[in-house]
Amino acid sequence: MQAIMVRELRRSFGAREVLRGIDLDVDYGVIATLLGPNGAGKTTLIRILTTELMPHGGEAYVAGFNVVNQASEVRRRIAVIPQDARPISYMTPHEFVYSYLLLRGLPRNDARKAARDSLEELGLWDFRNTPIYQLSGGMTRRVLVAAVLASNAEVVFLDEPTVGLDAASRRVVWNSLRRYSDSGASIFLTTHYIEEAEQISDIVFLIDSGLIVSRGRPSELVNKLPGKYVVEYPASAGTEPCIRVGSSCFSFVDSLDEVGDGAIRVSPKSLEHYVLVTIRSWGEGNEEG
Ligand SMILES: Nc1ncnc2c1ncn2[C@@H]1O[C@H](COP(=O)(O)OP(=O)(O)OP(=O)(O)O)[C@@H](O)[C@H]1O
Repeated sequence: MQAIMVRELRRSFGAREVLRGIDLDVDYGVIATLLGPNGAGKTTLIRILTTELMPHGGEAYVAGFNVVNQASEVRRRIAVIPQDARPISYMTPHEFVYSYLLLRGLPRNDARKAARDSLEELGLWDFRNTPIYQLSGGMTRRVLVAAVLASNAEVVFLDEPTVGLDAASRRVVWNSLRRYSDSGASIFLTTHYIEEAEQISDIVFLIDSGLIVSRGRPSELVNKLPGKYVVEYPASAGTEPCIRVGSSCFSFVDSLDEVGDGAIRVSPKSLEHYVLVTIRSWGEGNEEG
């Protein structure tokens, strides 16, 4: 059985079809990342998978249960951080995580231990008794991560879990996500940080205008690009062959001897280049694709 199985999933808002037939599978024990430009349909997909929104077509199963007609079974097995979620600000991190676990049905002693372990892991133990409204934005976000990762949910959904976190905090969260998935659970997250997706994902799904346009391990996707290096020129340079991405164009070369005059940047090829070449509208800074 898979942690997540989605077939031909569709959803519209008014006349606009936002999900146009999504297919994806996520195994247990992995971190899966949904990457895509603003408005691609990421949050809509997460809202359907977490039983918050009804699909208009197709099927989705989470932890083996149908998200429409077995929604309560799904809810029992998942933990979610929705986009823009905030913990209750007058509580302390300890009160928030502990009460979240009690609400999920953990016995008191288990909840106390899990809350402590998770707050320690996310670097929040020293602040456990500080009201959340006195914490920084990044620490507040980590309180939410501490709560869901203290749960024993089989599938965890995180809509942009690391927004606003500094580089060190982001790494703390990455390590916690990895530990959680290593225990056999699955993590399904969205992010705008392509470098983050490359670092932490076992599998990446690229979504554009409501369709999955590419999927694979980050290294597999990067290896679909030719050459070893990416040379970036101004779009006006007219260098051939060159793939236009926004105001730049990218040339893929095997050797630095091939770098022509006017190059603005040379770097090893990466997931970012794959994504920009695959979803050109991202490079245009185009919100709605
Ligand atoms: N409740 C709603 N009513 C009407 N339109 C909606 C609603 N929710 C989402 N949409 C539209 O559906 C499209 C996809 O939105 P969604 O939030 O899923 O995108 P996203 O990929 O998560 O974007 P972002 O990266 O900006 O968070 C957008 O055009 C959005 O305006």
